[in-house]
Amino acid sequence: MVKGDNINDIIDHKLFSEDDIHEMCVRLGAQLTKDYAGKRPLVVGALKGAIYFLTDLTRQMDVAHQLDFLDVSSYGDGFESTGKIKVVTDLAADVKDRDVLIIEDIVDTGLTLKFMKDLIKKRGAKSVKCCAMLNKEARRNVDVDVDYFGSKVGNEFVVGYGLDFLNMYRNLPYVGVLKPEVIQKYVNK
Ligand SMILES: O=P(O)(O)OC[C@H]1O[C@H](OP(=O)(O)OP(=O)(O)O)[C@H](O)[C@@H]1O
Ligand code: HPA
Ligand SMILES: [Mg+2]
Repeated sequence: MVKGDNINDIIDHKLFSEDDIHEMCVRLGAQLTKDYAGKRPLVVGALKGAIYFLTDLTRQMDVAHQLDFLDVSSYGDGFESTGKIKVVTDLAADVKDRDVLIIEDIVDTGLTLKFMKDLIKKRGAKSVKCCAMLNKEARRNVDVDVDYFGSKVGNEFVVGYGLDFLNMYRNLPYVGVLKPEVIQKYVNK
């Protein structure tokens, strides 16, 4: 087996436990329940990273809503944004006149969120907001509002609970920081 294939071996330290994430979902779910009461929002999961957070968060929202997914990618398989965003798989729904709530695992440079918000606004949505699990504010290089978030996070590369490295490790039930040697093993190869 290749070193790094066992997910229990790749984490340097845990940042957010399963309980921490559950608390975020309960708190944000209660807020969204209030703010979206009677609006029947279109909840848009940003594939692929948001899926774990989305399924737990929406189950804490006592609000009738519809669900759709948008796959835009900028990181490819790497861990630095390419800066070039493209739609990999578009929404199925028409967003015109809808209150749209984008769910993200993390907002980092902000490029992905800005791209998605601009696209959805351009298509005539009534409102477009975002709820992200993590907000890596220090890395922001475009001006975009993260309307709701679970926690701020520092400038370190995190994995788990949807967040990937090379499209791996999303299934860790918590969020942690990768061991430097795992990154070294793949970078510049
Ligand atoms: O704020 P940014 O610098 O744009 O980075 C944040 C975005 O990058 C990651 O997605 P990625 O494009 O890697 O695709 P994925 O969700 O499939 O992992 C993450 O899930 C966010 O969507
Ligand atoms: O810290 C991160 N981890 C995983 N994916 C990401 N995409 C942007 N930032 C990150
Ligand atoms: Mg993503």
